[in-house]
Amino acid sequence: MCPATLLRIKNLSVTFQDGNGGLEALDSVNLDLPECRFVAVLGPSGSGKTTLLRIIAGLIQPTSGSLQFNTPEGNPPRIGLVFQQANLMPWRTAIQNITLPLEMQGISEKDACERARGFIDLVGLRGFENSWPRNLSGGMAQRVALARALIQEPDLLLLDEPFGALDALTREHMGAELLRIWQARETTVMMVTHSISEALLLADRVVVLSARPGRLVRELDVPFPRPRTDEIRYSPEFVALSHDLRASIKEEPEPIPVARKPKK
Ligand SMILES: Nc1ncnc2c1ncn2[C@@H]1O[C@H](COP(=O)(O)OP(=O)(O)OP(=O)(O)O)[C@@H](O)[C@H]1O
Repeated sequence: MCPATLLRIKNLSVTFQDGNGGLEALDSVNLDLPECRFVAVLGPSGSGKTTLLRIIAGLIQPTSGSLQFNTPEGNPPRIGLVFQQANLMPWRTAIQNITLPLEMQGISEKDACERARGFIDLVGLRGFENSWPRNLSGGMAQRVALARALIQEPDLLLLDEPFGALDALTREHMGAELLRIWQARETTVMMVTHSISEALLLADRVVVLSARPGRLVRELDVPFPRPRTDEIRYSPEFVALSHDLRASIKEEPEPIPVARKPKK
């Protein structure tokens, strides 16, 4: 069952203390994350997309504002994270990387391996369980990272440019794979991407942040029915929405810090 809202973000602002009077990264962001939905976050470089994800993951504290998770019995949310780099442990095989979070929870290696089998199948890694990270392609390493996040049965899966380091064709393929996996798991997903077409192809809702300090400037419910295939990229509606979103993302360069005269 999917209640309406998994996470309500209210008036979220973040200022980093950088020794120059503070750097405002996010300004008064209000956002609802609907449960079981796929939300993509777009915005110019430096608009605070990663900062937003890190706050939701509990890795940093906001300067002001609040986050309210709607989890069963008010339990702390389980959050899975996948970054641009897979960050695998090079001394552990693919399956040992996937089981790591369970082992850290005290689950025996045998039980963890049994649970991992289903996720290995889900992400398409059967036959590569015992491969070392150095022998995996970038796409396969990201599959391991996805399985490692999913095995924790997260309430929310946060993806920060998960395919940004892959070549264009592998990236497209991984996008389709992610759709398949998401549909199979019914997990709530929030994904940061620089790719407008990736956002439109994958997400139910696209949110756009302004140039720094990031403010929410656009929320778009993607109108394309599911299941979606790559073909929708070529439809006039897709092309029109891509142009429309591009106009919302004004790439403004970050202000160059003014050199201050040394005090005498
Ligand atoms: N720990 C930190 N301390 C100081 N400033 C930070 C810190 N983390 C991020 N920033 C600054 O906050 C702003 C937002 O950064 P963030 O990485 O969230 O943007 P982004 O939209 O994800 O950028 P990109 O698309 O380039 O990855 C940037 O100006 C960045 O330099």
